[in-house]
Amino acid sequence: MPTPFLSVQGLSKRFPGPKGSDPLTVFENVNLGIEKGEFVCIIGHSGCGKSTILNILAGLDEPTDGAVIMNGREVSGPSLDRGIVFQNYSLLPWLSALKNVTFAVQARHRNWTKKQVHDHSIKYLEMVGLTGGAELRKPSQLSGGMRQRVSIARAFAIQPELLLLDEPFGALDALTRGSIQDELIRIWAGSDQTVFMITHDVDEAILLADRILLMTNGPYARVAESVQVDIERPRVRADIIHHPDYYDIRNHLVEFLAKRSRELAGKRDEDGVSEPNVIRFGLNGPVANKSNKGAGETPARARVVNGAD
Ligand SMILES: Nc1ncnc2c1ncn2[C@@H]1O[C@H](COP(=O)(O)OP(=O)(O)OP(=O)(O)O)[C@@H](O)[C@H]1O
Repeated sequence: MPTPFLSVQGLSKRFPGPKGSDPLTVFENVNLGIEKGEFVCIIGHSGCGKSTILNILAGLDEPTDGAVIMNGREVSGPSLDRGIVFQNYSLLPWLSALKNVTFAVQARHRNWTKKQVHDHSIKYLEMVGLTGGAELRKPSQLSGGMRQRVSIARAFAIQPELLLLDEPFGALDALTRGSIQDELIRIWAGSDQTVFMITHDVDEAILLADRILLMTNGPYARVAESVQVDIERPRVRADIIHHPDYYDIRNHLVEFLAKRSRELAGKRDEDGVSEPNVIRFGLNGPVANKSNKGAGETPARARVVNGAD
């Protein structure tokens, strides 16, 4: 089988314990592949290691064991091929929104003229609806939603092959969140970029993702399942809930978070493979790729469980 665009191989992370106590094994032997252009979300309870995985993919942290291979090359250290958006914007506070973007674009395209850098940056700020003077304001003069738009514009403007999003909408109100989700999906759909996004919101994951990775609780967390979201695009927020698979997928995710993430915690895959079990939904309900695991564990159709995570 050809190697996927992004290949996570035998990834483990241990942190030293405080004052000589046992080290903390956050996750162990994580294996997964992501294809070029895929939009993948990862969900799991707080502390299972999602951000640690994202930081390793970004090259900002190193695994204790294993490797991340992107485009056939091992990831080591940060690169402009990987753009990152954090929940807390991470903008340079002394620069205007525009300059926050031009700064990154200039670093990416060192031989571009000032005009090229400016026009390219404005194009991406326009895409996220930040023009008409707002682009000249500093982060402290912008709302949270506007700051997050700048972060997204900056990340997309450097046209990274891989976009890493760590709960990018976590701090936003529902309305702003919805409009930025729509912008994100529009920009992604018009590119060949690959997205890896952490979220705690199952509805957001179903709206955005091609595939949702589910992590068990830590320590010794693992990516237990890969749930395929085969709902056709473009997906419209108001309509997607009427799709025949929507609540089956949603129930599966909620049930995992409420129950199985805990039950599976610290347990190896029954087959000893340590690769996520692939779950697909269709007219006949969920089908798992290995021994039909998971099929009998899914809640009844249209039963919605609220309040997980
Ligand atoms: N530098 C560090 N030193 C020691 N322990 C760490 C360090 N960074 C993270 N951890 C621990 O690793 C575990 C995983 O942390 P991580 O931030 O990756 O989890 P997460 O799934 O992203 O959580 P959340 O959803 O709350 O952001 C946690 O128990 C955390 O305390």
